[in-house]
Formats: sequence, C-alpha cells, structure tokens
Amino acid sequence: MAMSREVCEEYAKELEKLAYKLLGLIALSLGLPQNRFHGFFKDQISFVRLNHYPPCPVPHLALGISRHKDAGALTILAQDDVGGLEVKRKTDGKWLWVKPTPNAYIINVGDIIQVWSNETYESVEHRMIVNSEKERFSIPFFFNPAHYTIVKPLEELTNERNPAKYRSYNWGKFFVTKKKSNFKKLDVENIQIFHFRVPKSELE
Ligand SMILES: O=C(O)CCC(=O)C(=O)O
Ligand SMILES: [Fe+2]
Repeated sequence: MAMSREVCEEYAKELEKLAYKLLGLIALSLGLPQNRFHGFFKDQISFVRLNHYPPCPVPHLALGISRHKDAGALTILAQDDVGGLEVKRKTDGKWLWVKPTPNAYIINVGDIIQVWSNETYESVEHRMIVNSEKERFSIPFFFNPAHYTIVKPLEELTNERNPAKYRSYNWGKFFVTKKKSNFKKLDVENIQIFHFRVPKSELE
C-alpha cells in the first residue's frame, strides 16, 4: 500500500479534527465543558499506523495482534472488508467478531478516557485474528495526549461518595513501557491500566 508522506499527514490532520469533535462530545456527555480535554493535546503524540496482515495458513501461530486495550485516548480505525478484529464482551468474556462496515470507522475509547472519566467510559479489550486466505489492511489513528501528561480521574467527576478509582500516572512513561512489549505475543502485557487501579478495599 503506497501512501506518500503528504497523504499520510493530510489524513492524520483530518482525523485529528474528527478526534477533537468526538472528545468534545465525550466531555459533554460527562457534564463537562466541550473543550475540557483539549488542553491535554497541545503537544500530542498521536500517530497513524499502516497495518498489513498477510494471509496465513495457521492463523493461531501468526502474529496478528494479541489481546490488548488501547492505551491512549481514542483510536479511530479504518479497515478493509476482510475483517478479523474481535472485541471481548465484558458480561461473559466472549470474543465477538466486528463485522466490517464499508466506509465506516471503528472508534475505540482508550485507557486514558477510562481513567479521566473515572470509569464512566471503559476501554474495550480487543485482538486481531489473521485470515488463512486473504490479506488484510487496517489504518488505525491513535489520538494521544502530550507525553508529559499526568493522567488521573478528573476532579469534577470525583467526590467523597465517588472517589478516584485510579492513581495518577505519567502517560509518556506508560506509553514507552508498553511499546517495549508491542507486537510480541505475550499472554499478559507488561503494563496495564489495572496496575493503577485503586484496590476495591481502599475505595470503601
Ligand atoms: O488492525 C486492527 O484491526 C486492530 C489494530 C489494533 O488493535 C491496534 O493496532 O491497536
Ligand atoms: Fe488496538
């Protein structure tokens, strides 16, 4: 898939606009001013990735992408009609196939919005299963705040009755640590958002 630097940059610029719109809607849905999150993205470290998954006769041995949650704020995913993305349903732990919808994006809320919203929003666990016959392309855009952002539940959304469910953490450090395990088929990721979860016993 040939994509020139200019096309890639233009694509990222347009998706950034879409991401700000979504962020505004999420803020409003939480009862916050529309631009509440915008400041975190002044020096954002967002990026586009071009994924190519060649066909593989033994899919379970292939790389694909093993189960994970997106660590950033939002992911906007464009995919072709092959499919292979699965999301885990929280209620019963079942993996559900995400049916490709032509000309539609898949929007993933990431861990950061889970923490900012003190779990009103939750990032979903997902994975990518390679196809035995067809190659697949996908283009995720990862919308991430500045690396120096200290992520923690927003003060407006926490109080005595609803205490912060997460300890604060440095986003850049989290990102770099996670990167070290990227694309390895680990059963357990090296750093996960629940490591920053305040234990239930301390919340009561
Ligand atoms: O290719 C896909 O559909 C998913 C990619 C993905 O989950 C990721 O890069 O974080
Ligand atoms: Fe992902």
